[in-house]
Amino acid sequence: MTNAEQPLLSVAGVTVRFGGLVALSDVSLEVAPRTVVGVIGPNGAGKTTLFNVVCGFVRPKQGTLSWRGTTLRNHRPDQLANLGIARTLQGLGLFAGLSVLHNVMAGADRTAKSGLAASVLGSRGAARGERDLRAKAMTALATLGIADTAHRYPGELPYGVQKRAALARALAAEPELLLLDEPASGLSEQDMAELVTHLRTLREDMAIMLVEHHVDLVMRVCDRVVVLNFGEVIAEGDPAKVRNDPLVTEAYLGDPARERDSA
Ligand SMILES: Nc1ncnc2c1ncn2[C@@H]1O[C@H](COP(=O)(O)OP(=O)(O)OP(=O)(O)O)[C@@H](O)[C@H]1O
Repeated sequence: MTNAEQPLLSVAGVTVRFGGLVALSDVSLEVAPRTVVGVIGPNGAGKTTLFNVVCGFVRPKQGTLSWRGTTLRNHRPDQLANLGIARTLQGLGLFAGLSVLHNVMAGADRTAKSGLAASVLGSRGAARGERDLRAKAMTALATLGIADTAHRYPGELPYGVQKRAALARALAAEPELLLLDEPASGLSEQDMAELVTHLRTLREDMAIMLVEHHVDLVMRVCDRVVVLNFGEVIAEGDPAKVRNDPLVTEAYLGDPARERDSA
């Protein structure tokens, strides 16, 4: 296998138990560079648990995670940025008292000389670090079409724009892998259509793994789709293959998420 083909992220045989409940059972998946992988499944299927395992919030009982071929042992969420992984969570997590620009700058400091480093470097180094951060943050905002909100405060903006600011904050770290937990939740149809366009653009520069209730969005943007049901992978492949899989149809029958999706 050449380096170009090596997956960035590998999840192999991951099992998670909460007491007697098996939330994930022998789950494996890979995310290759510049591909979008979607994880779907009915309510309680294990999507959030899988996301939390990848982020380091939940430790698997069995199985391994690898990043660029190296096993991750007991990694923590605060180590993701240094690996080149950024994430957005279900909540927005924006600081209400900071402008959108400063919120996004807070996400960019993996790559810039800021904070403690800046104070060690002295004021010229700090100024340069600050300029770098600001430039990265403005680039991320412009990529998502919201550069004009840089000096506004999150609370002044519609939910869809706040959600984009949260995504910009993850992008400002210039990740190789972007992890998105329910990026479409709470978005209008218009916002969702724009999200599809943005994800397709981002895919030119990074890999994306997203966990999402909106099956339609996943089918539109993902190269590969992994379907969980009761903690097990019941289908995997490109969207056309997964869409026509009878096991997937069966798993979704009567699931409220499906009805929300098609509403
Ligand atoms: N911390 C926990 N303690 C106990 N059980 C948990 C915990 N977290 C999740 N579970 C259980 O594990 C199973 C998988 O939950 P998970 O939240 O990962 O599913 P999901 O696919 O994200 O669901 P939803 O679509 O409803 O968000 C569910 O049965 C859930 O009740």
